[in-house]
Amino acid sequence: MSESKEVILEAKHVTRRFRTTDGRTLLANNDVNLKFYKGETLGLVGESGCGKSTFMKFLVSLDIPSEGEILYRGKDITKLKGEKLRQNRQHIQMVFQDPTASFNPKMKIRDIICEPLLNFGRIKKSEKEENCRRLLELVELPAEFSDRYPHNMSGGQRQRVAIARALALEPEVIIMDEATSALDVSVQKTIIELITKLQREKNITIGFICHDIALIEQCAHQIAVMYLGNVVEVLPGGQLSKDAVHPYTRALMGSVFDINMDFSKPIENLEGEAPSPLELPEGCPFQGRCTKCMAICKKEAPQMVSLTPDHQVACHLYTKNMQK
Ligand SMILES: Nc1ncnc2c1ncn2[C@@H]1O[C@H](COP(=O)(O)OP(=O)(O)OP(=O)(O)O)[C@@H](O)[C@H]1O
Repeated sequence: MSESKEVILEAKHVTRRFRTTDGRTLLANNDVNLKFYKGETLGLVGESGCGKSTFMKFLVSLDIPSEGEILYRGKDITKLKGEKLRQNRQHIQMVFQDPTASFNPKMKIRDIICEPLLNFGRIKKSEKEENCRRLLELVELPAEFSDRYPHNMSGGQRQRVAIARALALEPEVIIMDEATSALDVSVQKTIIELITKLQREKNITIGFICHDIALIEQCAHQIAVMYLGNVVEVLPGGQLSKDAVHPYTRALMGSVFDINMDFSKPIENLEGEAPSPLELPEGCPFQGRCTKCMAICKKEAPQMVSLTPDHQVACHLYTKNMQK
């Protein structure tokens, strides 16, 4: 039950507007409210451009929202500056989709992995080798890799190095932005298994961004579905096909699941592309693609309502407005 779990990180009313070169406003995140629990994975899923990366950047202090708060252990990290901001980075680390882009190709793996430890004065230069070996072992890579360069490794091995580097500071939270998307399905599976194992051992909280709802279902305790900058449904992972109710979540599932479906609830079709976040319609953001669209959906944006303590949905099919 959510009430007994410890909230580590919380987004409260987070909105992000971008000003375009022609002076218009793009609403990339609209009043996002999410809770990350200790030792659990929150999977954030949605189509390309829905605002997932925009949101996750707030959690690792790479950007600040136009409005709203990001609370880490109750403190608003969007207000941190200077040394306090730097110190906070130790607690929330990130693994990107393409580690090659974030690794210096001229650095050996030992230097890449130990850089955060040296930057925060946690180890001496002379302790690099033993720490690198320890962290390589953690991500199930041979100790000899310490002497290699990133280009002498496979994509999956590089992603393990990125995880080792993220783990080096023993963070409480790791944000993984499409961290397995560039990998083959079989490698993807081994990386997910590794993350799950490390999470169990170290009680880490994970934010897992992905456009693949089937993959998220395998590893997330909690799933948040985002559409055009709005979180439209939050529900427990693992029983998605049975529990999901938002027409968008059902449509996303319909596009990837072909087995184990609960056919008692019809799957909607997801046709066309999401409209531009520059031309958001009044009312529900999903109205233009929703097979269940009603008159009210074109007038009023649905509020988030709780179906159970762990399951919230923003859809007029489930709000009191239906009775109007
Ligand atoms: N710095 C920026 N300036 C202007 N618009 C931006 C900026 N960053 C993101 N956007 C816009 O905000 C919207 C959300 O982008 P975001 O990258 O968060 O989506 P995403 O869900 O992570 O997509 P993808 O899965 O393709 O990475 C998009 O329309 C994008 O073009």
